[in-house]
Amino acid sequence: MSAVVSTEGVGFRYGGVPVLSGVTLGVEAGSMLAVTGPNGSGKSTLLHLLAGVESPTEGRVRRAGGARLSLLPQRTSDIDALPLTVAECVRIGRFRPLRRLGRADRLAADTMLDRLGLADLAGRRLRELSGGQRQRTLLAQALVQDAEVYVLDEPTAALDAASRQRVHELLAERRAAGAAMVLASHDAAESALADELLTLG
Ligand SMILES: Nc1ncnc2c1ncn2[C@@H]1O[C@H](COP(=O)(O)OP(=O)(O)OP(=O)(O)O)[C@@H](O)[C@H]1O
Repeated sequence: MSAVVSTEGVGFRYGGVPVLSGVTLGVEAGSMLAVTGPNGSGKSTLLHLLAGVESPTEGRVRRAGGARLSLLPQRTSDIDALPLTVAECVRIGRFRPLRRLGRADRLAADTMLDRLGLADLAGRRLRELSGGQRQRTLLAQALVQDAEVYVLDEPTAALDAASRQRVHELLAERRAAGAAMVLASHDAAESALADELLTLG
């Protein structure tokens, strides 16, 4: 089977400073790659390259034609300044250009709120959430998207054990439905869920 997302000899520099070099990987439909490594080893940078947020300074990143990608970034403090509720933030995951949200989109968003234990917080503003509630909201926005590839940067870092379990169940369902997954993680138990491990640094 061919990879949904892959890199070939990828390198990246911030200014002149090398952060990544010679990274070659491929993730097939229904499989998961865990990216590990110490702080500053380039995990977030690699995920940004896969998502097209940054372009490599060497090598190439490829995505299968038409494959939609959903990204959960790690640094998202800017979003707190927006006057959004939890429910609105999750529905944004279903937005498509020039198309209104339909019944199926609302249902998907409501189901995701429920699955991540957010239903009671649906009307709350983002800035009024705890760290774990906020993380679950952003995860819900990422996982409610209809994508072939999910790129998740430390998805459960701020979560308690029960929430982490719920997220892992959702990831397993997306994989079983054929999605490719890449996740950055510091947690050995979480990385063990993956088919492949890439250790940076
Ligand atoms: N915008 C930037 N400008 C310059 N250097 C940066 C920038 N963003 C990250 N870096 C540097 O690039 C390196 C890799 O950072 P990155 O965030 O990818 O690491 P990480 O493995 O995800 O770390 P963590 O485990 O702390 O999340 C670090 O040395 C960091 O200081």
